[in-house]
Amino acid sequence: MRVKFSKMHGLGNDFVMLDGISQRIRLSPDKIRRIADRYLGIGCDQVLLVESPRDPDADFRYRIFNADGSEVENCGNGARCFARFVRDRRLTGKKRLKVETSGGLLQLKLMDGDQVSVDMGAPVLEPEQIPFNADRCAESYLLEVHGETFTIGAVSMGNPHAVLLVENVQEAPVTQLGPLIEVHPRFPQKVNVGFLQINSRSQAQLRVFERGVGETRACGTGACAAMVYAHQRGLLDDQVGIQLPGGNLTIHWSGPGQPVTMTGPATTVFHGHIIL
Ligand SMILES: N[C@H](CCC[C@H](N)C(=O)O)C(=O)O
Repeated sequence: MRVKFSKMHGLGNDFVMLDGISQRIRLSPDKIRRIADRYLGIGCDQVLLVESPRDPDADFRYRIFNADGSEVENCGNGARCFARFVRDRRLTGKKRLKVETSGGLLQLKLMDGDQVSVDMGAPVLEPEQIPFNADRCAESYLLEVHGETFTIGAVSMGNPHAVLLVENVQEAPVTQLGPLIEVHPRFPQKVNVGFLQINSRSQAQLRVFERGVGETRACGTGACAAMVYAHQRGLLDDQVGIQLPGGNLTIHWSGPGQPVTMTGPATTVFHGHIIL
């Protein structure tokens, strides 16, 4: 099967975008892994498949697959690239879009230049909905990892995130600790792991070891989850700049029950065909 694709990224978190509306596309975990393979395929962190919506309120549905072939609930950087992709492929003329994901309905706004703003919905803090095994809902939790105890936040943005505060994000044990927490038994669906260095009440730096991928250059849902955790602890204001290795996201959240808004770029790199 010969399939058209677009290669895109959000701050270096890179994607293969597939239009499953104009093309008949059948994916499997093996096909996803091959597309994502940086030697045997195109290479990407996630594969994003655009489909017609099931929800009558939505303009589109988009499905998110990590490089390991797993299908997941949400992808912040991917949502911005999705909006740019459907607009550039003339699948819509709208600047405001509602898109259905398995993690819920997102509202997107295409802005001037390469910027896209996404209403990511309200964060979920109830442990069993994250899911995270804990006796009760708390601002932070103690997590034992191979005999060492860490303080973490646990937040879902449709997908699960653990967040650790660090003094120096450049020196954080992302590659050592990230994979251990990713598969920690208290996270029954595994977890994305964020390392957050707070520089002021309106600026922080973040690195993320992503579930199903490894460390990425940026993670949109990770930036939202990290901001929510630090905001809950009274460490960040309602509007912050989160600096990731690939660039900066602006996150806004005014408190429990309110939606998190994320604004950042979406970049198209090239178009092509792949034989699946
Ligand atoms: N690895 C994530 C999905 C992609 C999230 C990230 N790329 C983003 O921009 O939010 C997970 O397994 O939940």
